[in-house]
Amino acid sequence: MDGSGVEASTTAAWMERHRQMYERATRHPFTVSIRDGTIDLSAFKRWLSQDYLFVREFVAFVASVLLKCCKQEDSLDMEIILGGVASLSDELSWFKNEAVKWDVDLASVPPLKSNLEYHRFLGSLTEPEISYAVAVTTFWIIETVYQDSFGFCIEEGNKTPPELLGTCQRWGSAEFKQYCQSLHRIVDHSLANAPADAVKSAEEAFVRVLELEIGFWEMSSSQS
Ligand SMILES: Cc1ncc(CN)c(N)n1
Repeated sequence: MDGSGVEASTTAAWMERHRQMYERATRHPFTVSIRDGTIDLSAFKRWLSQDYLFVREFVAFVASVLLKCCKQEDSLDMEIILGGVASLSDELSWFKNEAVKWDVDLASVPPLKSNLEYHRFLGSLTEPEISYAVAVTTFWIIETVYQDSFGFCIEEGNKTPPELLGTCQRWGSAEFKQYCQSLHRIVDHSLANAPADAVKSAEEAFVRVLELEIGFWEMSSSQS
């Protein structure tokens, strides 16, 4: 409880408890170098091709979240999550267009180790025994890391190269922020009604996403 007798949300407590790791995921040298204009373009291209492969895996995960949502007694969140699934079609087209622009051949790129690790994690969460609370929490924090990371690249004082502004807008826009806030409300509501073991698993998934996102930026920076 805070001073006003209002119970603080579970996610707010996690953000506090795991602040350092959240900062490492959302202020990583890779995205900070986009913001300060020192980005190594070969690293950017690596990120682009690896993220395309990531998003292809992400589609199946988000579809599984939608399915779980539809099985809830009140499926009021359905339209927000359906919008998320639909937007991934646009996102894949965006990657293909960017790849042409940057002369990256998406067809010849194998997924790197950290990407494969992330795929395995997403795959494990599509299983039917994973609760909706855990799945939707994972979805929210994955989107939020990108929103916060790329949002920072277009905040005041940025020196982001003009050719990278489109990328930063994609996840840093006010619209994407609103979408993440909607997901956040869904998560808080879902966790408030979830049993303690599901809340614990959701926190573990939250931390795991932060680790995997840090690994993804590292991989993009250095090919590890
Ligand atoms: C690795 C990663 N994390 C998050 C996102 C945002 N959907 C993404 N495209 N790629």
